[in-house]
Amino acid sequence: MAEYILDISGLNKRYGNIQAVDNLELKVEKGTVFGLLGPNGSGKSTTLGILLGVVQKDSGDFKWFGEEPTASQRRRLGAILESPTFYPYLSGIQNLQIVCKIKEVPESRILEVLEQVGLANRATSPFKTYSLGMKQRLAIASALLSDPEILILDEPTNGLDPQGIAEIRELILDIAGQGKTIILASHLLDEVQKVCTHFAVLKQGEKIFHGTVAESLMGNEGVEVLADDTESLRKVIGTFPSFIDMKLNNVGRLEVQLSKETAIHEFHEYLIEKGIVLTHLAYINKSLEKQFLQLLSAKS
Ligand SMILES: Nc1ncnc2c1ncn2[C@@H]1O[C@H](COP(=O)(O)OP(=O)(O)OP(=O)(O)O)[C@@H](O)[C@H]1O
Repeated sequence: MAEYILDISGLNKRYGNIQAVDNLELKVEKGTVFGLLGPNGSGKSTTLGILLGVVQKDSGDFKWFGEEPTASQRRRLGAILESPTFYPYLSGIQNLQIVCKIKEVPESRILEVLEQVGLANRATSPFKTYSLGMKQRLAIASALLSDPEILILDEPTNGLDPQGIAEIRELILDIAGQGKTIILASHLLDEVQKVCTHFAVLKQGEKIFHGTVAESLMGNEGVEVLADDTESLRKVIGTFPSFIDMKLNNVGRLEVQLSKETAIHEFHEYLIEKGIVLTHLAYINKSLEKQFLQLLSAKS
């Protein structure tokens, strides 16, 4: 049976006339990378704030490790809610020494966590010389100092360039590989698609979807084709019996939607019979983006 590390029921938070969290029900399984996905203002940060005891809930309950929240339990959680403040002139090590004192964690952990986040070679450089990605990795190192069972991250790749995003993604997967549960809030579908195992979608504080990433990505969205003569290709595709729709994409290929039961080899054979030779044929993989946008518009 699944072991739930977090169980939220009927959680509510209102700011004036804004319902930031609306009767939220959510369970997170141990060992998963859980993405809390939603557009700006959908209540992700407020939810994480409540779960970490820094925002007061109006009503509802949540349990960490199957128990009512307590201060000692919170020590089992490592979190970065907003960019932590580090001292710019102090090195990575010196900054983490301060965190160790505050968290009452032995300093012997420092080199271990710096190694883990790939900052060991810059451990003695002043924080102000770090790139944005390195600063974020130091923040994650800081959250890992107490060796928490759960790591909670709010928009961990915000403001980073593609390389920085990829580094953080690798790091999250690496930490998850060590058996830790990770809960991350994000408005980036790609991020959730690439690192999360499970996700929930929030809209105006309300949960509108909850499921696994693998199931959401199952199947395909159609095929992408290319031939030397695009106009003839278009005409012939339009006569294929299970044709639904097609459009030219940004790289000049035709994206074709066929009815679900269509076998792609039949489609290909049909084109050959009609004298069309394809120079490219590929499945279009499902993305969370399309489904996310459909979910959001369906519930508006
Ligand atoms: N302290 C506050 N006072 C008043 N309104 C607030 C406060 N904090 C959040 N809100 C409002 O509550 C709603 C949810 O905000 P929240 O920051 O939780 O969303 P979010 O999904 O994390 O958004 P973002 O991705 O922009 O951080 C928003 O409408 C926001 O304006």
